[in-house]
Amino acid sequence: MVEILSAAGMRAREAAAIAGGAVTGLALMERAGAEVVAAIFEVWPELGPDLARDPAAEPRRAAVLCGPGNNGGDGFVVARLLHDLGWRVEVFLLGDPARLPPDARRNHDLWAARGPVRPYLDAGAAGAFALDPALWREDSLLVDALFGIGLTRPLRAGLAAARLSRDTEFRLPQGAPRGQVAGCRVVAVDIPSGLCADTGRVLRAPDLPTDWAPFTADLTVTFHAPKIGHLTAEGPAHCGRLVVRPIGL
Ligand SMILES: NC(=O)C1=CN([C@@H]2O[C@H](COP(=O)(O)OP(=O)(O)OC[C@H]3O[C@@H](n4cnc5c(N)ncnc54)[C@H](O)[C@@H]3O)[C@@H](O)[C@H]2O)[C@H](O)CC1
Ligand SMILES: [K+]
Repeated sequence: MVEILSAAGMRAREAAAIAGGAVTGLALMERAGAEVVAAIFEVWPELGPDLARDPAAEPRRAAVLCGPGNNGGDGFVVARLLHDLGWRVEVFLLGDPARLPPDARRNHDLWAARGPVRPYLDAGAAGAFALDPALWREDSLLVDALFGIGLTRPLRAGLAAARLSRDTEFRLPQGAPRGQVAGCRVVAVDIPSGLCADTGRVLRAPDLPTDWAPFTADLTVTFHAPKIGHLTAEGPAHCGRLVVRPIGL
């Protein structure tokens, strides 16, 4: 029987493992990030680790969108691992690094030793992400690590949310393969950002345009067990292929 968890149920599992001394939060985050990367190469073997590729070939590109919590922390791990495999990675942070939780901050700093952390709000304007489809081939990745199971409040129409909807506006014309944003493949870390992990509903505040939607991911990588929100309401439509990976809980 497949176990399906609520956000609280997942937190309880993580807290029990950490409290019991079996593992640290930082180790869980590292495992989560590593499992996202492993799942990417398992689902898309053609993107296989670049170290084996022709060094003269144009490196593969990834844009990683990190949010203000530990979902963002997972994103920093994914960015570091792809970079260390030879990918050209750009990282955008929604929020203030100084306010990141400790494990996410640690992974922010490990990434920052490898490359810049750019303000997410510049993402849509910087031209380096989504705005110039020519920069993004179908073997490029967009990693959504903005919000995970900790999205507790409806998303407001703050610039950040609007930027997220702008990014979704840059999807290829109708009929393009699912999740194609400016030619790249979308990977959601844990759950597409904006979805409630307990209901599968999009958490929109009244001032957020009703047509705002989370990314339609090509691949969603979640940890330990599927969450209710992956399987209900708007969850399935946004998750794309759902892969559940163990993180040793
Ligand atoms: N040990 C662990 O907990 C592990 C967690 N993993 C990953 O962490 C996330 C859960 O992280 P958490 O910090 O609890 O929450 P999120 O990162 O999902 O986001 C919460 C973050 O966002 C803020 N927030 C909530 N609602 C809103 C809103 N409407 N507008 C703006 N900001 C909002 C909130 O204040 C927090 O700052 C989990 O999904 C995993 O990806 C690891 O994978 C394993 C270890
Ligand atoms: K996410």
